[in-house]
Amino acid sequence: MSQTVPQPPASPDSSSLPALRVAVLGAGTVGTEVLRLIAQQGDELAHRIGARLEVTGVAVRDRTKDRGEHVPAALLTDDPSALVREADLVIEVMGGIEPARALLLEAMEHGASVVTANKALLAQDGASLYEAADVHGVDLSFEAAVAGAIPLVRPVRESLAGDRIQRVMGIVNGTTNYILDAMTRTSADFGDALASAQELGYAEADPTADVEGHDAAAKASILASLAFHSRVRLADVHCEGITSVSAQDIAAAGRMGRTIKLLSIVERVEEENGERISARVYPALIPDSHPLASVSEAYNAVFIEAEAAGSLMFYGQGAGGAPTASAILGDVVSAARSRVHGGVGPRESRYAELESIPLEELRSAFYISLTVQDRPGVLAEIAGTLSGYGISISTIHQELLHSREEGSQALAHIGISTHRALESAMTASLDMFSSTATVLSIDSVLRIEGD
Ligand SMILES: NC(=O)C1=CN([C@@H]2O[C@H](COP(=O)(O)OP(=O)(O)OC[C@H]3O[C@@H](n4cnc5c(N)ncnc54)[C@H](O)[C@@H]3O)[C@@H](O)[C@H]2O)C=CC1
Ligand SMILES: N[C@@H](CC=O)C(=O)O
Ligand code: NA
Repeated sequence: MSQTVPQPPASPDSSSLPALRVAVLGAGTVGTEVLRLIAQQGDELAHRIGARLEVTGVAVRDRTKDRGEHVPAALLTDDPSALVREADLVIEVMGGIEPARALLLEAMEHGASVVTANKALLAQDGASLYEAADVHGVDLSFEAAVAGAIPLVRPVRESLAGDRIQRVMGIVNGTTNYILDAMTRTSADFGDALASAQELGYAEADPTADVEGHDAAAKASILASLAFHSRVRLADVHCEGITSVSAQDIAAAGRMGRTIKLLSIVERVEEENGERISARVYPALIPDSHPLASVSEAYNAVFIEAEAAGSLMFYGQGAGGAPTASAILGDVVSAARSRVHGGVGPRESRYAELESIPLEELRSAFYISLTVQDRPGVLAEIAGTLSGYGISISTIHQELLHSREEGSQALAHIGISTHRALESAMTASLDMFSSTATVLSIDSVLRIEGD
């Protein structure tokens, strides 16, 4: 018996709708997916917007390279400047600071709204982009710049604009989460895991930005600026990456019932004379039972605490071509609707201008690991140094590395977790350890979060 397979209804023809000229800058991992979605969903998008998205050109470096069926060679150009001057909407997915910045400014000057995924540029010079959008009355949207497909920029910028956000904490870099997850679950080598994240299209063109935490710091600066209605500069974000996280750290975390994740944290710090804000990125040990501990591969997850809303949780694909293109298309539809129906999206809100608190004034719980001489009194000496700076120990794990033999001293490895202490106190203790013969090396210093 033959069965009729139900077919999706054909999208209504949109050819009678007016056209909006769309310029696409860059046709790499994200750009090709943006073009695929526009090609495959063109009619539906047109009806949602009330106008067709007509791609007038795609700026690339190499016009001879084949980029698949959705990037027709006829649209490729190596003159991005001419392209943006004639556009209603510009989608910037080329990355980097220049020429992206100059092209976006030129586009806005000529009346185009812009959609960008470029967190590095927004964190470095969001001010001039916001200013240009304001002066020229166009939209500047960047949902894809933070946590890929996850709607996060819009909730912070718009849905929570009536609330008071206290804290945003989460995993906002897919590449490093992919690497740490592979190192934790399959004992993968750092370099192999990074190569595979690059192959999957998660990493930045220069993956140093991912592994050194700069990408997560750029996202933290964007989130903090939006959440606290201030301009939080990239330089205000304390940034540590994952390059020094070792297999030993991951094993030690496991013994303690914890997982290492690269966290971005932005929060208000209430003080006697008012409040300041803290923005920081570092790898931290979180309890295995914490919801962020089970975020795997290139997924991202973010918690927001707001005064009236309480706790909110956002989860999804934080990197990759199609997920990022989804966020871009959301912005494109929104900016295109503004064109069709009039009006512009939200402007920059930075009336608060809150100051940033230096890291050394914050309090954190720590995990430190040291290679020490194995002799009586060493533990007491280390505990004494820590307590001298007001740091109290929560757990100690000691392991003999090798026993005393002819011509060599006995060495032990000590892993210490502490209660919350001032960052400056930990820095002073570590300086003290560096200057004693008892401690041969400081192997790791990681924060403990999420308890
Ligand atoms: N790949 C991802 O998962 C995500 C990427 N992003 C951001 O999206 C942007 C693009 O990322 P990808 O597509 O992954 O990068 P990609 O390196 O795969 O693609 C960039 C494209 O832009 C072109 N390009 C670069 N400079 C150019 C220039 N001066 N003139 C003409 N073309 C130029 C390159 O040739 C390449 O085709 C970046 O800002 C990145 O930070 C944001 C979220 C996720
Ligand atoms: N390189 C970034 C891409 C998305 O923003 C990441 O790994 O998260
Ligand atoms: Na997003």
